[in-house]
Amino acid sequence: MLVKLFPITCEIIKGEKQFYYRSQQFYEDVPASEEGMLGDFVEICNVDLEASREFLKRFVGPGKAGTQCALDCGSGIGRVSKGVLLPVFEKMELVDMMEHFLLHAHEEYLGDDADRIETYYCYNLQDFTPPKNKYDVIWMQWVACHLTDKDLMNFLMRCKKSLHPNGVIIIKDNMARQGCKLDPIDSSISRHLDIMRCIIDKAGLEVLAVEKQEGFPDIIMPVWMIAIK
Ligand SMILES: C[S@@+](CC[C@H](N)C(=O)[O-])C[C@H]1O[C@@H](n2cnc3c(N)ncnc32)[C@H](O)[C@@H]1O
Repeated sequence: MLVKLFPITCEIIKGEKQFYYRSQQFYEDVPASEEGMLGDFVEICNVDLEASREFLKRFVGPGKAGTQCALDCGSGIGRVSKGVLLPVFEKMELVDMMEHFLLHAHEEYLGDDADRIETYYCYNLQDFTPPKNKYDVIWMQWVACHLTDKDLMNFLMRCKKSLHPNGVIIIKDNMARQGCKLDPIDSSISRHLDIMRCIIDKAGLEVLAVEKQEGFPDIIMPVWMIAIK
């Protein structure tokens, strides 16, 4: 009997190495700018950041997550760090696989706020183990889609160990209207919300809240925010 633990992406991706290689190649040519981070939909930037700030507020404060330190995963140039996280957290860390994005964040994009970035990790998330018991919030925006189901599940398990008590993980990503959808250009996979829930559950975590991003143009795939503890 053949039992596959992660049948959906197994079948769609057809070769993990190629999947990761293609996204590496794709981002090498992406400019270190807001346009680059948003795939030319730069007009959605403010609506996106505003909804994220509102969503984050629900999980931070007395009796909830603290405000000492956050981790921005797949941070790119630090667009989310700058617009959502740095106004709330004292210190931050960024992790992204592309060095030119992190350099731009540090040298230009984050301005004086760069002084509050403790560490920039130039790592693939699938190979990255965040430090233990360190973060109040771990933010993953438009990067869960670049991991296979198995790597995402394992990464979430490692994130769990790196959260403070009351800490939360927030995933914000494109969610397929049904099943899984592979974009072969940037090697990203959009999953239906139920598939995301299943991966989160397998990682031993619990969904605290989900919210759909409103105000994006109809041609963009639905984007959801998921808070996890
Ligand atoms: C669409 S951009 C989003 C950037 C940022 N989160 C934002 O919302 O502005 C995706 C980012 O994920 C990074 N990325 C893609 N795959 C990754 C991986 N396997 N490990 C680490 N970073 C990855 C890319 O380098 C890029 O900076």
